[in-house]
Amino acid sequence: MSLADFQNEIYLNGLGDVRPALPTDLSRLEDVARARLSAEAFGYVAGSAGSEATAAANRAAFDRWRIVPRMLRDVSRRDMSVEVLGTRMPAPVLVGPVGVLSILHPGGEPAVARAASALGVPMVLSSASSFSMEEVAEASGDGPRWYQLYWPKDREMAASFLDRAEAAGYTALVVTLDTFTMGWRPRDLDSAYLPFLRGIGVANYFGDPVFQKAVGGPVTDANRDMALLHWVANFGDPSLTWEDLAFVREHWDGPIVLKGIQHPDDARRAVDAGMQGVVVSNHGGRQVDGAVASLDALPGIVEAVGEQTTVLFDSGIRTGADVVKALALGAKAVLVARPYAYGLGLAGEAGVRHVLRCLLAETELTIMLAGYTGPGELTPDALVRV
Ligand SMILES: Cc1cc2nc3c(=O)[nH]c(=O)nc-3n(C[C@H](O)[C@H](O)[C@H](O)COP(=O)(O)O)c2cc1C
Ligand SMILES: O=C(O)C(=O)c1ccccc1
Repeated sequence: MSLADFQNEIYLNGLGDVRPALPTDLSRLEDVARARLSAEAFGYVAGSAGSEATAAANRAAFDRWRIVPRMLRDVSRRDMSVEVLGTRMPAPVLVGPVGVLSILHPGGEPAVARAASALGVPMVLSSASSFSMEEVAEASGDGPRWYQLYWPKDREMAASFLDRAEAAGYTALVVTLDTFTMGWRPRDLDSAYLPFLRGIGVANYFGDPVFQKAVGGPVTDANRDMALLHWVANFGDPSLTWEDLAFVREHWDGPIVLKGIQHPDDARRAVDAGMQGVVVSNHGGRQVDGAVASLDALPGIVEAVGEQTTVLFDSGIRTGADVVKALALGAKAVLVARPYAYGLGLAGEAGVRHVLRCLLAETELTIMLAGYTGPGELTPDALVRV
């Protein structure tokens, strides 16, 4: 079945006056979520750093590029599938790492894993998940899955995370570099809301043998506060340099991708360090307010390393048109993040499925109606800058 058949299904449901429970314009999900989710959880997900200028810039950058449709090119046979770092996927879209998902829905990351797995869409699981990586792996079953590392200060614990992830069947590693400490996030500061301090998003840590050794045994009510403080002190390591990448290289056999790259020179250094890819990302504007829009950083990075390495993209993906623009500017695939988090918060597993099906269907329709038969045909020629 073509991904775009989802559109027919929705139209045909109209025969019985059955309408989708959530909007099919995924850029509207944030408004629906604002109205229906708890203020704290919504603020945590929707919020960004500082004045949120970079979050706004991420979206504005997409609007400066427009697709130029081409006609009469026989697009009857299409193939949206791609292989990225050894992982086959139905379209160039991955479920990006989002931590603490149980603040949105009790089903948390396992619900996301089931929705993604049912469609064959790879999931990148966050280190800061509310369920352990082993539990999420079980929910994902034989679905493709990658693991995102927040590199803790304690090297022995970092190694333990990597061993566990490999044992649980995660096949590629995404090392996030831009969040060794939390950015200045006024929405959360103003509501004094940090999920971790309430014990959410620490499952991988509290269940880890090395972490437990450090806090004197399994985490119970008696040592819980101490364990949370240990988590805070250990979460990230601001002293890391490019030389340290040898450590992850040594402890991970599969492909490694560096997430948070925004400068072509950093992308070159990733290649020099033996990494297999980069995610051009500014963390959705949640870290450095005033930073360059991620889409504006993409072309220069593709020019610098696009031939040598796998360039992925996130920060601002909301619709199929956004996916097409990022691919045309040289990304091999994109990561979707906030939209599926809203889907989860609004309707659990079914909400995530809705978001992924809409995004995949709209991407295929956009590629097809623009005159292309697959993502590999997209080049900057498909766009015009306005
Ligand atoms: C609530 C929330 C939690 C996130 N948690 C993580 C995380 O644990 N690890 C990570 O690498 N990125 C995390 N991110 C960043 C996303 O992976 C992604 O880079 C960002 O959301 C992209 O911006 P967009 O959602 O606006 O498109 C998080 C983002 C949000 C919104
Ligand atoms: O909130 C975030 O953006 C994020 O990346 C994060 C960091 C630590 C724990 C959970 C999420």
